[in-house]
Amino acid sequence: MHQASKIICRNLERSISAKQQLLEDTQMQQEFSKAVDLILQSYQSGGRLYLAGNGGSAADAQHLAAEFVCRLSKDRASIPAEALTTDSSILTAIGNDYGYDVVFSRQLEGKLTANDVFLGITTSGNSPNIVKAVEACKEKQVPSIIFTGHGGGEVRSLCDVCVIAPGELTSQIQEVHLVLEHTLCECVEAALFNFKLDLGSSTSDQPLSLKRAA
Ligand SMILES: O=C(CO)[C@@H](O)[C@H](O)[C@H](O)[C@H](O)COP(=O)(O)O
Ligand SMILES: [Zn+2]
Repeated sequence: MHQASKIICRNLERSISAKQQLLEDTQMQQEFSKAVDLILQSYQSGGRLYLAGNGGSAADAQHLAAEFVCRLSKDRASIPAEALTTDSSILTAIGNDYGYDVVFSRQLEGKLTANDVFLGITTSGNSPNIVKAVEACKEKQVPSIIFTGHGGGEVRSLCDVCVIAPGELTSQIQEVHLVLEHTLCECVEAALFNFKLDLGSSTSDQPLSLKRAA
């Protein structure tokens, strides 16, 4: 067997295992539902969603913002969302003049208004710029949601809603985050635009894994 075949099988197994753990974790699913509700409330009150993360999670923040602003899979009006990771002039100026730990909080200080909401994505839960972004939200009395891993890290006790993805490795945690991000957009747009959700076989409150076993 080619080395690459072995590695893809190992990685698929790890990814499935992390997702399986979330499938069985009703408490985390409830926490995720709170994140959906907070974002929905913000949009229904005329607010907007700001997102941030580092590395692969910066890409996630941009990916999700694109889906809100453009679309996920159904045609609808644009939903306002902005990733704080895209303007190289702003990022380099803040990083250079004040430090990388405030690249997101400084932007939030200037942008946040009463009905907004923030989603930070950090696999460790310890990235200082995300911690400071959450603190900036607190200052402005704007709710903050964190998608994280590894038990939640430092942000866990600071944010309003903390969705902790299972997984040992950063990459596994990010793969769970991507499912959460697509689901978040699907739930919010369905509620805002009255889309009928295709729930497949997952129509009850019972986790899919338990239904299969029954
Ligand atoms: O995408 C990956 C690894 O899969 C990396 O770029 C990763 O996102 C970076 O190391 C980040 O700096 C990690 O930050 P965080 O998730 O701990 O906040
Ligand atoms: Zn990556």
